[in-house]
Amino acid sequence: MANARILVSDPLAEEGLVILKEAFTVDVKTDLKEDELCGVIGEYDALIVRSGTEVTAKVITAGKKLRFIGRAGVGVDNVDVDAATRQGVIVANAPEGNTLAATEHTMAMMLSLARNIPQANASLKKKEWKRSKFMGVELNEKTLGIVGFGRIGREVAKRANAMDMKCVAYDPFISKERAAQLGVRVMSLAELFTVADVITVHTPLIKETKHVINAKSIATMKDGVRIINCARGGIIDEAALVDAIKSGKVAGAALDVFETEPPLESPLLSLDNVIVTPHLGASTVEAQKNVAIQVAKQCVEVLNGGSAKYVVNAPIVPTEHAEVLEPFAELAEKMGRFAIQTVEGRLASVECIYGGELAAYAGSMKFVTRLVLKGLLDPILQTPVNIVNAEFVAKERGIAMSETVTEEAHGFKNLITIRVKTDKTEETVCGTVFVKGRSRIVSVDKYTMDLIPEGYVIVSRHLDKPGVIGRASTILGKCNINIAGMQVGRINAGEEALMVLNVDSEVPEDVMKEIRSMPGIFSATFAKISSKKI
Ligand SMILES: NC(=O)c1ccc[n+]([C@@H]2O[C@H](COP(=O)([O-])OP(=O)(O)OC[C@H]3O[C@@H](n4cnc5c(N)ncnc54)[C@H](O)[C@@H]3O)[C@@H](O)[C@H]2O)c1
Ligand SMILES: O=C(O)[C@H](O)COP(=O)(O)O
Repeated sequence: MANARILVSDPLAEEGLVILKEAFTVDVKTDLKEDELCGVIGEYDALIVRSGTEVTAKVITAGKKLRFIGRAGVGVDNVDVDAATRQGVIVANAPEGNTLAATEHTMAMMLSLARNIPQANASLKKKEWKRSKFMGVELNEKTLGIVGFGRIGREVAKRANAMDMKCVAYDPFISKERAAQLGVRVMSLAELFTVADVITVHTPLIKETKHVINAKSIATMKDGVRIINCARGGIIDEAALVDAIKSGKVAGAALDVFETEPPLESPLLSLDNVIVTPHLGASTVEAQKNVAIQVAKQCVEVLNGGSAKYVVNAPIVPTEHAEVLEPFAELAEKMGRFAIQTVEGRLASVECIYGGELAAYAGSMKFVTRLVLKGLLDPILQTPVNIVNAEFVAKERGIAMSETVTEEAHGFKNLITIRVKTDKTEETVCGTVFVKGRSRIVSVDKYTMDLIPEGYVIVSRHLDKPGVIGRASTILGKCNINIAGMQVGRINAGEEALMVLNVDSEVPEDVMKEIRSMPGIFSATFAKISSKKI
């Protein structure tokens, strides 16, 4: 996409900007209000943000050309991912680049909180020498409760363990064994609240984590507990925290993130035992370089027609599966394109069955199914359909989907079967990949084929008797349409047969009509199996 334009609406490290500018035209416009962003976004193919830009549904709708939204960081709670998905816009983040920066910030906050460092620093700079006022506590042997044991939670645990703290964690998606390897005991959230001396949260802000620290949960905590939030504002109910600090139940809090940012009106700012930083968790030279490069590379890939590594609104495929599944995904999309053009009626359901060696990749086949859907829907809809919105578009149109994985491959090493039902009929197409770059459609309904899924094809159902194929060829010859290959399948001689002709050019509708009107032809359709939109 040679003329693509990218808008960067938050500060991005130079290393990322260089990558973007080498490939495309880049504008950096920061501090835009929603309306200002809506006013300009229509000109851009991609938008790169950090946490400072709210990418609302309104912005996304105004971004008529948008194909990619990149978040140079982890949290995508400032992006309306559902709106992007509906519009087929890829949303990707850079989840690994700032892990250590946020971890080290958490450790700095925890130590500062224990030893009153910010308060003591401010006091001395006011020319005071108050040693007893800033008596601290040791972290050694204290219990650290980690809520959310992902990338940052785990790195925090490693460092806290090195300081001889006892680490316990709550995360519904982590196994006890995995945590135990890091010397961390997994427990329920309720138990964690009762045993921890210090609690640090490292989850995303989602429905389940909103206000997880609230008046009720604080009441169950140890008296004098200390609380840290370097994850997302909103995980802690700030009003409840203010009350608990004022009452002395909570001895102190260290906050890098807030329910409203900047939190200039927040009562938290006037409490002595609350220490705060202005969302600095990811603000290190190293982290900013990492996330900027990660997101810029993904943006360039996507705008050049490739895929992004950390897409948050498409099925996640482990890297080792992605390479193996690539030719299957390509075949699946072509099979979808073939099926939709050769079947009659309104699409009602699609069944995808993955057989043989594909059974080993069961967890990743959703990715291939999305490409089947893309192949089926993209040729018939005005809205662009892609891997991001394919499932959404199908659901919106009431098209039922199912996906099955089986060891059975009917004599092939691998087999993709797609069964398409419409309001009028049903068609089953099977395909296989022999070696990378060599795939075939091996059957259409009950007829065996060896069809290269490429270019232009005519699919006809006809009576198996002498002269029918010859007459169809004559019509094409007369119109200067070259036949590159031919497949004929039949079950019993003299009955219905299926013919698939690979032709070198498009077949005009009047020529198709002439073929359909021939005696002995029951139906004939023309299909393009290229990956371009039809
Ligand atoms: N302050 C900053 O500048 C800064 C910098 C980086 C990351 N962050 C934020 O830190 C948070 C964690 O980042 P990460 O990179 O570790 O993410 P991650 O995805 O690696 O980890 C998040 C963990 O939370 C767990 N989780 C999900 N729902 C949960 C629930 N209901 N209860 C408990 N745990 C739950 C997940 O299973 C996962 O293990 C994110 O909110 C991110 O946006 C903030
Ligand atoms: O989720 C993140 O990556 C952090 O909150 C960092 O946000 P920032 O990019 O605005 O510093």
